[in-house]
Amino acid sequence: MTDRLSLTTLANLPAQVARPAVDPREVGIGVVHLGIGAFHRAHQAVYTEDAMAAAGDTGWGIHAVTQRSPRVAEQLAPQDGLYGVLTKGLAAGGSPTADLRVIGAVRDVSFPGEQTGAVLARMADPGTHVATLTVTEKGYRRAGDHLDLDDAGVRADVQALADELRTGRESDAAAGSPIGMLARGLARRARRDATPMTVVTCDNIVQNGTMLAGLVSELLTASGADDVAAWVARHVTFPATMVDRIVPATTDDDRDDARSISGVTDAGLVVAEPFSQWVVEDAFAGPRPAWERAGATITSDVAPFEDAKLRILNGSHSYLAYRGAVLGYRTIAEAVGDPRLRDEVRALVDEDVIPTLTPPPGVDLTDYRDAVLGRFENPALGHTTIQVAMDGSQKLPVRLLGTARDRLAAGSVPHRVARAVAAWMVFVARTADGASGLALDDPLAEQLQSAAAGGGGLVDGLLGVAEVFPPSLAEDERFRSAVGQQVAELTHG
Ligand SMILES: NC(=O)c1ccc[n+]([C@@H]2O[C@H](COP(=O)([O-])OP(=O)(O)OC[C@H]3O[C@@H](n4cnc5c(N)ncnc54)[C@H](O)[C@@H]3O)[C@@H](O)[C@H]2O)c1
Ligand SMILES: O=P(O)(O)OC[C@@H](O)[C@@H](O)[C@H](O)[C@H](O)CO
Repeated sequence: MTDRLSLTTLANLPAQVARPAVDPREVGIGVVHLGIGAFHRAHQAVYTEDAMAAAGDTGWGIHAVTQRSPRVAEQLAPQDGLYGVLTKGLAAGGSPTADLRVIGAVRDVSFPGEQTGAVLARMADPGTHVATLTVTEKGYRRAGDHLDLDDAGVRADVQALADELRTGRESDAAAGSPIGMLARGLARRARRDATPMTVVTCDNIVQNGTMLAGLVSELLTASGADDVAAWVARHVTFPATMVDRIVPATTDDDRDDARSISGVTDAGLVVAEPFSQWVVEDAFAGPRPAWERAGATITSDVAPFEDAKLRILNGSHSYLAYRGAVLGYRTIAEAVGDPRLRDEVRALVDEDVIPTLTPPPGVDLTDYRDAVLGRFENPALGHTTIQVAMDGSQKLPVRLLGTARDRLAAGSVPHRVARAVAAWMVFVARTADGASGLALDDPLAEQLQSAAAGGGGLVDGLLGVAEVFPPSLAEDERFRSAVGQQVAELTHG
């Protein structure tokens, strides 16, 4: 039995393990993060730690919040919040590299089920200036472009806030949703010091800042907290962001690899590729970590970066995931290694995606495409097709359907996007077939499977799911027939 990573064992780690860039004991908390999954630990937490080190300002430690389970809190508590980031890459000759670094920026972790009060207090604390989020696409609990006020968790948060207003007493009832936690924290902040705050969503969603501001406002209005909504509109900003680093779910093999380097057990380990990028809109309500000192780009216009990333990288990722999973490829690296799939992805990007994009400053989009495909080839990451395929109902609109809409508006039939949508449909159909071994992990799984198996056929059935396909797209004959043709090719071709 090896020792566990902690502040005590940190000093004894071998020299090749990089220590936290700042002394965790000296770090104060300035950030609340909702949704401490793998990505936050390998991305924003790393930028934040590096920013503290570069600026000599240790006030930006993170109070992180798990969402659906206490697992990450339980993993990090015995480790004093420390965890490793194992960066897996390839050396020039193609041999695998693995660099281990310990991060100390996460100073507290709470599970809302039991510690909502502590999180709300942190959000109201005038020493907290920034909240960040990575709660996945489905975590925003949207119905179309709006907050799903029928969602049970959202309803519980609306009720808790309405009760506070009615009784004048603060409620620490367990938060039912990330938006509810955020809105209730902002309401408490508005009532106390009313210090401005910046809320940065780091999920892969189009115009993510504007989207989040809208959802928070809707929750406040539904609770009757119009005064808080007005305060938020004046004193809280929601910058748009583009986030990029491939961070697969950690496996036991990864934990073994890290243990063989460090000699200690790390239950909170995350694995990532060497590449990392963060573009944040320059729209801060108050103080913030000097993220640009850690390599982030702070800019007035995130949209070109965001569109290019979501449509080229994430669109291609989803394509490889659906096609690859159905063809029996376990990982994205295996799928992109199939010359046929690689050509199909290049055609998707060249023929349909790039014509819809404005290149970000200094970026050549075909170079970007090649760099992305090169990153997908990294065999050491083990990013599974089934993980990327998860939640297609939430991802398609972000990654593929915007491209389809823009191509149709320009008078072109997006055959390549139609093929990607068809690949998803065939994947959904295959998951209903017990023999395929594929499972559908999607918040709309039941609805999708019954639509796919309905009398109208796979294409009409799934195009009829309005939560995924807006009527303007679903009823476009050019798109319908292109998707139908591609489903036929993928099924019988
Ligand atoms: N992993 C990556 O490569 C990567 C890269 C860029 C962006 N992102 C963004 O980060 C998100 C999270 O990725 P991750 O790798 O950390 O995933 P993860 O599964 O490790 O963590 C997801 C987090 O979201 C929470 N969550 C999931 N479903 C929820 C729901 N319905 N309601 C509330 N909370 C919910 C989980 O509890 C967890 O805290 C992605 O969905 C994406 O938007 C990830
Ligand atoms: O994390 P998800 O499930 O939203 O999407 C899976 C991947 O496409 C995604 O995480 C990419 O790895 C990431 O967006 C790269 O920056």
